Amino acid sequence: MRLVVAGAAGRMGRALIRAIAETEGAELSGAFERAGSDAIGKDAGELAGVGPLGVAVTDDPLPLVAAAEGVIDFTVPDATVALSELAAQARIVHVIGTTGMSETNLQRLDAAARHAVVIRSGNMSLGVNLLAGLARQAARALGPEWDVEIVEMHHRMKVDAPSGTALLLGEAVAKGREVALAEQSVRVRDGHTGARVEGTIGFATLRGGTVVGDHMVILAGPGERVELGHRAEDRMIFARGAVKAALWGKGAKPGHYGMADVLGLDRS
Ligand SMILES: NC(=O)C1=CN([C@@H]2O[C@H](COP(=O)(O)OP(=O)(O)OC[C@H]3O[C@@H](n4cnc5c(N)ncnc54)[C@H](OP(=O)(O)O)[C@@H]3O)[C@@H](O)[C@H]2O)C=CC1
Ligand SMILES: O=C(O)C1=N[C@H](C(=O)O)C[C@H](O)C1
Repeated sequence: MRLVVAGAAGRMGRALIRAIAETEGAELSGAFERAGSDAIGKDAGELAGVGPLGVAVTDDPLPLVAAAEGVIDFTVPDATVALSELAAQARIVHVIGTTGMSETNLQRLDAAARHAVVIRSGNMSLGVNLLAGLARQAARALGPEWDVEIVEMHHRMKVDAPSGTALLLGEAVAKGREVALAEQSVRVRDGHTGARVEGTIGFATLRGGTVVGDHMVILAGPGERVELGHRAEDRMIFARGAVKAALWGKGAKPGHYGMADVLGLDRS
């Protein structure tokens, strides 16, 4: 499968180039970056530390997308939305790891998914997608009298909060309780907040150092706590998940999919 990497010089862009290089059936056909990036003109393989691949980084996605079967995109929301329109025109697979999307951004991705195979997830690792299923089951079994708090920690360079994974886990808890996350989430606490409101789903964000990504779902009941967690140790878990998603998407009909579809996990 001919794949293009968006944001090729980023932390995830480089991991994606490595993951494509090691995956049978996947081939790097193009790589691009933001206009003005120092990476323009460099060999994508050298940038990623796998040796020359004969693919120079450019700043124009259009010809790359036109000649590819899929594009893998871990960039920023505005770039992802613009790229989704190109992927829709070319009717190819668009794997999206970018987090921090607004409701308007998501509506534009839904529009693109009428023509492209869009596979989007706040976390492409097997472990987190398994954890989401466990969190959903625990929330369903324990009920709203058990308070749910979702705690995440990431490296100091992360720009969005709560993380895409924390929101994915919040959605899983909300699904288990059959409520809408938007109506129950408490994303910030400061000052005299009053007592906790039953049924709310709280989020806490920590940032520092080089932490790849830690997530904990805490269910706190009377006199006991259940803690379900995941620690990412290497970005390659996300990159390998994204390449797997692209290969899965090659045979799929246009639509907006998630990693549960790719991994064949129970969504009930
Ligand atoms: N779903 C998942 O499993 C995971 C998701 N993520 C998400 O992926 C995203 C990227 O993370 P990370 O790699 O750490 O971030 P980085 O900042 O390291 O990488 C993003 C890259 O995208 C580039 N970029 C910005 N605008 C454009 C554009 N218009 N066209 C092409 N490239 C562009 C940036 O260039 P420049 O720096 O020059 O602006 C940068 O090189 C984040 O939203 C993060 O939360 C991360 C890990 C896993
Ligand atoms: O920005 C990151 O680094 C990560 N972002 C994703 C998120 O927002 O959850 C996934 C992972 O935790 C790393």
